[in-house]
Amino acid sequence: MLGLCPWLEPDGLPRSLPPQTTPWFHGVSQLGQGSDPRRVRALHQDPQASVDNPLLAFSLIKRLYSDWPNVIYSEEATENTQALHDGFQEVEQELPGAEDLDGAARALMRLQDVYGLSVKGLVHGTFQGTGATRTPLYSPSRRVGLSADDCFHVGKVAYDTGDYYHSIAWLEEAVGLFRLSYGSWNPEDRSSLEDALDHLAFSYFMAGNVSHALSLSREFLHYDPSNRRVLRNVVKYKELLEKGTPTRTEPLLRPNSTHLQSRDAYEELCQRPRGQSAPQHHPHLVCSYETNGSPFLLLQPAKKEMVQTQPYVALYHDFISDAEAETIKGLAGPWLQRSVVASGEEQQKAEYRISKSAWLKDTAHPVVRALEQRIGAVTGLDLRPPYAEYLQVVNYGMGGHYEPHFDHATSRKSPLYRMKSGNRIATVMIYLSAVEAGGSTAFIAANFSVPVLKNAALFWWNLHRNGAGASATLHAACPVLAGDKWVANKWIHEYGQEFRRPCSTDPQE
Ligand SMILES: O=C(O)CCC(=O)C(=O)O
Ligand SMILES: [Fe+2]
Repeated sequence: MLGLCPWLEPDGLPRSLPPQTTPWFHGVSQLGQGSDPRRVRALHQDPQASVDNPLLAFSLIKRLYSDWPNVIYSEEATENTQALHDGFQEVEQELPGAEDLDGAARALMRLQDVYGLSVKGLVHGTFQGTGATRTPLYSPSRRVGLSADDCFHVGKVAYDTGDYYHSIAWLEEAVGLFRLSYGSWNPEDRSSLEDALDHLAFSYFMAGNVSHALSLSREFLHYDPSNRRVLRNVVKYKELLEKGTPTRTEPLLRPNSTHLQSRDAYEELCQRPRGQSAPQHHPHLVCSYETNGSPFLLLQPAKKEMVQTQPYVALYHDFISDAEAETIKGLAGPWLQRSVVASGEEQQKAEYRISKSAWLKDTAHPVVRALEQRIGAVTGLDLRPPYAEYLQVVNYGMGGHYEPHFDHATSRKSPLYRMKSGNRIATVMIYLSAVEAGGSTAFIAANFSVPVLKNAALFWWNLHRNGAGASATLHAACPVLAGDKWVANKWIHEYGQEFRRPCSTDPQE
């Protein structure tokens, strides 16, 4: 029979077609002739001609009426969706969760605060300070901005904790961007202009700016006129304004963080440019090669730079090699867990210390053992158990920080005393990585900061010779503005050092 091939079904599909192997994701062009991209492009080349030419018009109408539904409701499409779901389920456990996303939003607000960054600048992908200098603190090689939905999410995290200072700043940006793109649909978005207006209006109301809350609620009703809750709010706001309730127009103050009494000094130190972070030149601040009477340092003396005398802080340049740093990071990697802080007799997670850490014994690898030996040689202190803690490797990600704290215990109940070797007499902290911006170690009470210097080790005494805590050692890890910061801490205890750092009754020493 002319024109009817015996191996074709009436629907035009070959009867003996082999079963399709299901790749993880089919391209649309594999879903049948109707969706061949070249054919589709040809149909649209000249829109006028497509309608004028009856053959093209027919093809177009057919494609829109029956080809697309065929593709969408085809078995392949269902298989694709199934494969997509299965693939997602396989990796879901590894993907960031809600806690990570909220943590990232809080990190952005922390960077905004500590580095005095303009929210508008961040949204446009720049890291511009709002302070006097206005020089960017970081200039990424590729500028990436945030979407309206991104800004909404950050604002919502602040809103949910009653922090209207931040929610207003971020939701203003969300509203602005949503207004610009109104009507264009972005499949990734979970929020809308209405959501942003709704939350921003309420934030303004809570901040005491009733008239702004009213105008935003009216704008909301323009898009969703029958929303009863917002209708009620509008009535309430109008009543308040008619009653002459004063409307506050000045911006809200930043909420107070309970842990930070010296916030301004801390932030100023974090923002200080690299060159200005060290204290003024002082005759006692010198560089020297040190062998410390140790055979380990004879061939390669330590390169010591005195950073400060009160408190005593020294920086040892090139303390470890790149290869050693990589080995230590690699050993710690699989064991990293969210860092904890001492709270009474317990250890717990805290918003003021955001990092991951792991402990490495010197038996873990010859590199760890060699490092401990070097620390012993340079400090002249006894690190044998229980006189020192294991090596703590710390990794700070985006916005990771450790707000001002002492390394030594300030209460007899501290878990640090469980080692029964006294308090932490000294800290040796090694920078295992560089960072692109931020992340300095700030000594708040002593008014100086040390920028991250890869492979260098920072040493300081936490206790005076009489055993009292040195309040001048109050220090912090400034938030990482860009990059990935790694440090290793070695905390050395009082016991075992009696003849190496003899006591004194002079409270200054
Ligand atoms: O990472 C830093 O710069 C400081 C870290 C610190 O102070 C600590 O881990 O106790
Ligand atoms: Fe510390």
